Amino acid sequence: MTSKTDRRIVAGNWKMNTTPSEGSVLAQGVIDKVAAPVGKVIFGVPAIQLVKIKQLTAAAEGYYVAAQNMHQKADGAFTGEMSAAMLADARIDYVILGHSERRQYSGEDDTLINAKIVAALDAGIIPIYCCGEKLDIRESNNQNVVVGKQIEQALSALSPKQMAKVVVAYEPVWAIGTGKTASPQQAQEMHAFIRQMISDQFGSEIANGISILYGGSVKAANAEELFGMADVDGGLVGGASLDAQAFADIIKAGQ
Ligand SMILES: O=C[C@H](O)COP(=O)(O)O
Repeated sequence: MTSKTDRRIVAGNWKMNTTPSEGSVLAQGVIDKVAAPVGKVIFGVPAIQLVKIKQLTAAAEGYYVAAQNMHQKADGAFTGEMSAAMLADARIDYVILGHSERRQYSGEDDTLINAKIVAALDAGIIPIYCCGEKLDIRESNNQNVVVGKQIEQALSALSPKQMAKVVVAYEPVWAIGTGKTASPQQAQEMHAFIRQMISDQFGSEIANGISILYGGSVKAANAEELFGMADVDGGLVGGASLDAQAFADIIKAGQ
């Protein structure tokens, strides 16, 4: 049976921050501070840094690299885009898909995100699927309806074998970059709900093996309590992943 430690992942999403020079210093700084992380640590880096950060992490056990987006088509006239095959050839391990910033600024919806998830899995890249509700939805207590629909549309067409590979990140939009964190209880409730949905659809073995990460103003000060919840397997960290010491402290939280 998969344990909570087996599911542990701390991923940093650098978003559109750090130049290639700064990114290398940041990644190396984290590796130097946490030589043998418990679970997996992922750097989600800007496209231009993928190859370099992959080389830098190659000898560092427990460290992986994620792209922040990817196109759903195999190839073609899509200027500015990057395919799953390109990521696979560069040995990139993960791709963040469905982040709320891509939903907001690039109009991505769960039908498109589903196509991207399937393309990533077909190429051997692990998708980190992001879902989460906006503030008005939380205030009207409709978060389970909205997140449930996101999960259903983006993940339900997958085979159990495909689903077993997916990482889910619950990121309440109202907590992203706002300094407002979901309480450990709010995070736990939603993570348990997501795991139950996956269990209903794909079976309990798959649901118990999947990593469900929390994202939204995770810091060293709140990571231990959040990661200590039964269904919170780690975090997808934005702002605090840009500081080597802060991110190292989050990686070590609760260990
Ligand atoms: O992908 C990461 C999330 O958007 C969280 O960002 P944040 O930690 O800056 O709130």
